[in-house]
Amino acid sequence: SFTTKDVVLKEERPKTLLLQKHSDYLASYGLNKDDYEYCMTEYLRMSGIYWSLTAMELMGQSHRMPKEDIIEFITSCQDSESGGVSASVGHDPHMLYTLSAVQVLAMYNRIDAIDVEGVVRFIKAMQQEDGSFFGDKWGEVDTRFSFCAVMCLSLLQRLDAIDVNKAVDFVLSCMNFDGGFGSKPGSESHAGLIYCCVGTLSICKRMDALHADELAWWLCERQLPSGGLNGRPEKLPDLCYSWFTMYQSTLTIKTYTTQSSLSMLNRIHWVDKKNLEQFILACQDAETGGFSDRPGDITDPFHTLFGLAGLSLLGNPSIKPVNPTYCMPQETIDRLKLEPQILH
Ligand SMILES: COc1ccc(S(=O)(=O)N2Cc3cc(C#N)ccc3N(Cc3cncn3C)C[C@H]2Cc2ccccc2)cc1
Ligand SMILES: [Zn+2]
Repeated sequence: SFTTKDVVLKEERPKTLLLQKHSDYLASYGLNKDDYEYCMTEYLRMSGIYWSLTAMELMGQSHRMPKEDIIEFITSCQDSESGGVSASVGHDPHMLYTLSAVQVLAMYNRIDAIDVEGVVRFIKAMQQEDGSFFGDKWGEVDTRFSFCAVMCLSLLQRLDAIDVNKAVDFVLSCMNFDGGFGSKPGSESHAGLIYCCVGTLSICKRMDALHADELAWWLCERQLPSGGLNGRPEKLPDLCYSWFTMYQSTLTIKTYTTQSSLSMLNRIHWVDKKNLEQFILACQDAETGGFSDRPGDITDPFHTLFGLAGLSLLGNPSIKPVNPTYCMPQETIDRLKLEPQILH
């Protein structure tokens, strides 16, 4: 018989937002340096700082983060020769961590703390003839790195440094018949990569190229009875996919409501916001604080950010507005005068 994999939300699940628990969880994360979790995630330390700081900013708790230590750590991770930034001291520079570093410094309004020309040089050097981007010197191509490149350069007001048209052409060459996107041309559609590709088009102001209806339809089908969203058909729901998928629906829904063409909304059965909100709240851990990928799992900074950002997109008033394209506080994006495009 056909069974849709899903989770069952327990009666005793958290039904309210445990803000203080999350603030305490992130403030103490990474304090005990010999903690197993902390050591195992050294390879993504720079991103962990971005996830934690952004989550704290959204909760209005960023004063609890060690600002000067973080800025000093970032400058010690920039490679003077390539200009790129690594996840931790002594690791290889990579697009993922160069972006995380610039996002953190942008929130702190301390872009001056690094060699901006070096970062621009690193990203420019990663672009290939077909417009795609390597993640680092080992040459892996992935649309995630296209998103890193355009997001990072736009935060530095330096999109002029790359061939934007070729970057867009490569992303569009990864669009599938279902309106979705994969990591390379011909790769299967995946919610996380759709987020990266739609975000790239949003920053490059090329949302006209999207097949919005097929995409909106594919995204709607990601929601399961539990209210959670999955990343691909037949997969279990996962909190971070709520963000990746809802991001597009926010873009789409914004357009429809902006054009006040509510009639268009009737053309698509929309993600049930109430059910989605209860799934996100159920992913909180009332003991440790933080959010996990699914109710009952171990919490981590990555899912904590996307849980809070998702609730912010759903209009939760106790969380600051988040920009869906950059996954950063809207006030930072406003200060930088950035205007990522929404669907038209
Ligand atoms: C489970 O051990 C892991 C596995 C992978 C990674 S990762 O490659 O760095 N990364 C970021 C990530 C960070 C954390 C945290 N803290 C946890 C998970 C997670 N995943 C894995 C995941 C998420 N949902 C379910 N799964 C299994 C996504 C992945 C890829 C990604 C990177 C940046 C932006 C979006 C997506 C880190 C830890
Ligand atoms: Zn996840």
